[in-house]
Amino acid sequence: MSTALFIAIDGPSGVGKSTLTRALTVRLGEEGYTVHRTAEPSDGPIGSLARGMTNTADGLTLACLYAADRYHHLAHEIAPRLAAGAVVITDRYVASGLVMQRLDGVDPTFLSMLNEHAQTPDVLLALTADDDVIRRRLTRRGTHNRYQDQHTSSRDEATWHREAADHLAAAGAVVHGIDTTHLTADAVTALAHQHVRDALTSKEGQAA
Ligand SMILES: Nc1ncnc2c1ncn2[C@@H]1O[C@H](COP(=O)(O)OP(=O)(O)O)[C@@H](O)[C@H]1O
Ligand SMILES: Cc1cn([C@H]2C[C@H](O)[C@@H](COP(=O)(O)OP(=O)(O)O)O2)c(=O)[nH]c1=O
Repeated sequence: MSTALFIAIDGPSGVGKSTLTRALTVRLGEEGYTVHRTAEPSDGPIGSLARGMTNTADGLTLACLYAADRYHHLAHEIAPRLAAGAVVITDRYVASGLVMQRLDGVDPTFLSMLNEHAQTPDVLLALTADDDVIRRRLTRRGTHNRYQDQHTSSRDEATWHREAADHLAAAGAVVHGIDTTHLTADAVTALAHQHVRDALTSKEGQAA
């Protein structure tokens, strides 16, 4: 089936974004949709650079690098797939750009401006979980970089993700907050899948 839909999955490190992105991709694929799974930082040259510098560069440098990666990712990977009628699911997108470098002290107005021209996703699945649950999940999985090690920043990260979700809702995204604290990964997938099916049905209705 070819119904273009742009889905962003965002939220704090360890909340379950990658797990959900993978599961949703499988489930929609089984239903016959053409699905493209991707993530930010992207696998492209700017994304690789940003990932490699996350532990060493200052916030302003990272904000610009991650925003540049986002625009490149959109132009070279996301937009062409949407134009071909695919469902595109990205693990992290603008919300991460508005939140993560704020943890490094970058002015949120500057971050909004940097991300202003990034296409708004049709659907944002904004994952949340209680702080202690996120810590446990990160410990079990293992951390990869300094943000995931900073226990003191996780409350700010959660609060700023809520603000970022409001920002994207105002820009036209359909936002679904999913509190994963007491949900298994399968239950999170089932909820997210229902939201995505609703969005696909609405798009298919508009196209008919
Ligand atoms: N709903 C859930 N309940 C319990 N554990 C989960 C849930 N979702 C993900 N996990 C586990 O938590 C850890 C972090 O999940 P991950 O998807 O890597 O998070 P993120 O991509 O948001 O950093 C992984 O070990 C994963 O298996
Ligand atoms: C997209 C994006 C990611 N990042 C960082 C946050 C993460 O620490 C890292 C991605 O690492 P990754 O291991 O993919 O994510 P997670 O923490 O969700 O498991 O990139 C930014 O700092 N700014 C951004 O705009």
